[in-house]
Amino acid sequence: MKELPTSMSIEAISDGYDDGGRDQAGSFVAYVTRFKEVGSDTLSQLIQKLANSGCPVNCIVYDPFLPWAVEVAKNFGLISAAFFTQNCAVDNIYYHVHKGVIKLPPTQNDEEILIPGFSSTIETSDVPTFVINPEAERILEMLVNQFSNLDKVDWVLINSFYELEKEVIDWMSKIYPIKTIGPTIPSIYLDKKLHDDKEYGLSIFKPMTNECLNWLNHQPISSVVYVSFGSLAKLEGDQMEELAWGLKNSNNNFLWVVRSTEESKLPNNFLEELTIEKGLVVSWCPQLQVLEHESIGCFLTHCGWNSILEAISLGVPMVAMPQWTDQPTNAKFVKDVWEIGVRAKQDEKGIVRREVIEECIKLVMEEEKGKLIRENANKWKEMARNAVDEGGSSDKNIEEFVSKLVKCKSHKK
Ligand SMILES: O=c1ccn([C@@H]2O[C@H](COP(=O)(O)OP(=O)(O)O[C@H]3O[C@H](CO)[C@@H](O)[C@H](O)[C@H]3O)[C@@H](O)[C@H]2O)c(=O)[nH]1
Repeated sequence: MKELPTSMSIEAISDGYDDGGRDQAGSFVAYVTRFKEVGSDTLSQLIQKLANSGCPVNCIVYDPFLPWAVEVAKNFGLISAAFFTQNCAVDNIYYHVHKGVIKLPPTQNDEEILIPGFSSTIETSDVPTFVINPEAERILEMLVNQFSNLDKVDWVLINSFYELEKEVIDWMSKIYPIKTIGPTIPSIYLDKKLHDDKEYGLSIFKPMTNECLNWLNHQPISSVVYVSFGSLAKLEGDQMEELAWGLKNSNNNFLWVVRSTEESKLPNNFLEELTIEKGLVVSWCPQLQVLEHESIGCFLTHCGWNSILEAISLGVPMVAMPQWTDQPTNAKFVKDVWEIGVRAKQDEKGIVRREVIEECIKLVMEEEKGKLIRENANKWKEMARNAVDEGGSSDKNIEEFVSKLVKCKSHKK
């Protein structure tokens, strides 16, 4: 195999608020409008600069939150590819909001909605929260606008894999040139073809790697509950308290990521009374290394899409505790479609109680049903690996994408 470059160059474009930051915009609409204007200009300048430097661009892969990037690509005659970082099921729901097929907001009376692309109805509590919550109008607008000019793109890349979402991918592929290319996690955790590809190469917070791995090395096989709510979710104080006691009462050892901004919500004396044998609370961890560790028995997760793909790739069963955005939909698939986890249900006040958390953890870690979930998790792990391995569905899609770029490059010469 030809040696691949071990690094890539990064260049910046401007959102129009380089000096004062986004807060200067005053409103979300003002921010998005200026970003479109200045972003398009600065991206065009960058393309020009790279062309002059002898290293011309031939394709723009863009986040569909910035749909104007397609126009820039078209102006320069470049290939454009929208890269969706959420799964196809979630994208399909936003597509149908965009098309007006899902009427907003679905009311309590519409307990179940039938969405084209899904074989069965989906409960309103399973659709992304921005679709349900009328106060999130602006965010929903941005999510729905991902489709505003998607008919102009050459490719739609999705961080998922065909086998995982066959039905909805087949359905959406009739509308858009969809290529699933995931899971986009470092090779060493999947097909192991690229030995240097061990990490994403960036981390939002500093991971407490030694503390975590040393602690995990002292735990029995499949005995630890790993708990994380990703980089954004903020739990209510009550929820944090219920989670803390649920974990403690489950009698399983746990590794819990509590970001420093969340730490003050832990119950009084929780950290002081926690013995190191029982649990470790850290502000951030090397999640892939943790999920890969043989001591991990299950992952209590907020169901962010990256966390789910990582858990699938490493065969870790889940307790789903979705908070907002796409997470309820992801949780629905984890429990009912892929059958690789259970869902900890909220009560009427929106809180998951300690008894529920304890029960879910015990179910996955100790009960007969947990064994089945574990078997399914291993099955999906295999499928994820096959998808990115040579000749697998994602591998073929990437090959096809790259071969078109190469063709386009030789054409231009
Ligand atoms: O201690 C930790 C905790 C997390 N991670 C990593 O952080 C990422 C977290 O990503 P994700 O699980 O997707 O959660 P969020 O950071 O919350 O992601 C946001 O973006 C996702 C993709 O659009 C959505 O699916 C989520 O709902 C949304 O909250 C993953 O790669 C983890 O490996 C660590 O490295 N260390």
